[in-house]
Amino acid sequence: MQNFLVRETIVDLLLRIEQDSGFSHLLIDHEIKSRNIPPKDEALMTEIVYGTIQRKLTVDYYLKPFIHSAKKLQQWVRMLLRMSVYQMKFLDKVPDHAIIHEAVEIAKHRGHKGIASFVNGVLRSMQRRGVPDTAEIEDEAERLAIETSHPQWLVKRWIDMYGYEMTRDMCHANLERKPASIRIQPLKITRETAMDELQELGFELRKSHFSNQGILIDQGNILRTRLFEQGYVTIQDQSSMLVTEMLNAKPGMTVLDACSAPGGKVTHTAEKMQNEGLIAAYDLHAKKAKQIRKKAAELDLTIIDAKPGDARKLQEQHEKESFDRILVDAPCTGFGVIRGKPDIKYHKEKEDIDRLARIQLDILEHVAPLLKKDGRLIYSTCTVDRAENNEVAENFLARNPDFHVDPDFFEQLPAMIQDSPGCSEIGLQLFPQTFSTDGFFLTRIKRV
Ligand SMILES: C[S@@+](CC[C@H](N)C(=O)[O-])C[C@H]1O[C@@H](n2cnc3c(N)ncnc32)[C@H](O)[C@@H]1O
Repeated sequence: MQNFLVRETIVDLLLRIEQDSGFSHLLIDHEIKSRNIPPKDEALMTEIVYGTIQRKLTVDYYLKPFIHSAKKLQQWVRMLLRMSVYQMKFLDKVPDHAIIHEAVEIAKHRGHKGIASFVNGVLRSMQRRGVPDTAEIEDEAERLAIETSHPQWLVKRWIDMYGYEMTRDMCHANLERKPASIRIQPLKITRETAMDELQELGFELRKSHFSNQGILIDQGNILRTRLFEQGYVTIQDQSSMLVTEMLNAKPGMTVLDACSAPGGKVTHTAEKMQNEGLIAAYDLHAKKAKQIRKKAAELDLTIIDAKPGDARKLQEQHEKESFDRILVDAPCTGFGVIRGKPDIKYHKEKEDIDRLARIQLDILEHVAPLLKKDGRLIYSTCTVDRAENNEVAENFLARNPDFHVDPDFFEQLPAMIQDSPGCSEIGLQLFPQTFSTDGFFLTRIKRV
């Protein structure tokens, strides 16, 4: 495919992502598959799309002095400029003159000569005069927000919660790539055998310390391997694996996963139970329950009974005190997975945090009566925010005196995590910068 066409496809994608918030990764994957883009272009395209979204606010700051009437700018022209500036400032792969030439060609093809000359003028002026220096921004929260392309309200909120240094490191970590992380299906293959097979294919690998089923991939594409295609391994972040490790479900137990799609943790739990026992898995919509059944089938796991259902109404389906283990991996803002889904940071607002915290507490309150005495419940989210994490758990415990944080939880965490900065009396907050995982919160609650 010609460079020109790849770049024009990127403009289309950026436009759709801007309009259709929250689905960048799904859209990109779908688009690349449906357009039969060759692997060489696929990698570059993915890099430019993700990078442009990831750096959007920084790029807009760079562009500001060169665009006098930003309001009149058509959206596709804005995307074209963003994509070009991203490449000029953050990628070394293509020389500036080639980037500008392609941008001008796209502008001519999609618009007219006038737009082409505008695009040419903006990019050439920027090349000549240089971009504004962020070091001149006096307020440190504002500077950090612009340099790392996060909304200011969020950076300020994180500074209030976790301090400036933690926030700075988290914002920078959100711009980096993390190693791919996979989980072996232990009923089909051992970690050693899987690692041997992948290493023979040229993969660079490490064992995860979070789960004895986890492998980190520093080099290699797992999607194109026999092990992935035949369900010997599945893709999952280490932090998610830790959730199931800490749930500690045993063969023969009865387990509830109240919010289980797309099925990462529930399939891991079935593996831990050696496919013996029963797992009732729910998610809101029938389509999502189907997704879980599909994933379970791919991994040859038969003890998962996946159905649509609202976690807040499960008392209609199940007797009180009927589960040994319950997982509430709650819907959340997702601020812990910004690296993989960068548009999340622009589309969530403070109101979303408050709304979700209410839902999280509501789910916990309705699901907890289903836990047997001496049973364990894990509450987890893939976000970094006290209101959705620590405070939801604290509120739940304050209102339900027969539940408390399991004192064994902390001892059973992997040794390297026990003293990590996010460990508190209420649970564990993983930050993306500490172990290069997603940002995640988890705690284990015991019924007494
Ligand atoms: C963080 S995801 C769960 C991820 C899943 N545990 C995994 O490991 O693959 C949260 C899920 O909760 C579901 N959800 C949201 N509200 C719900 C509710 N009231 N009852 C059940 N599921 C709900 C969402 O559809 C979403 O799939």
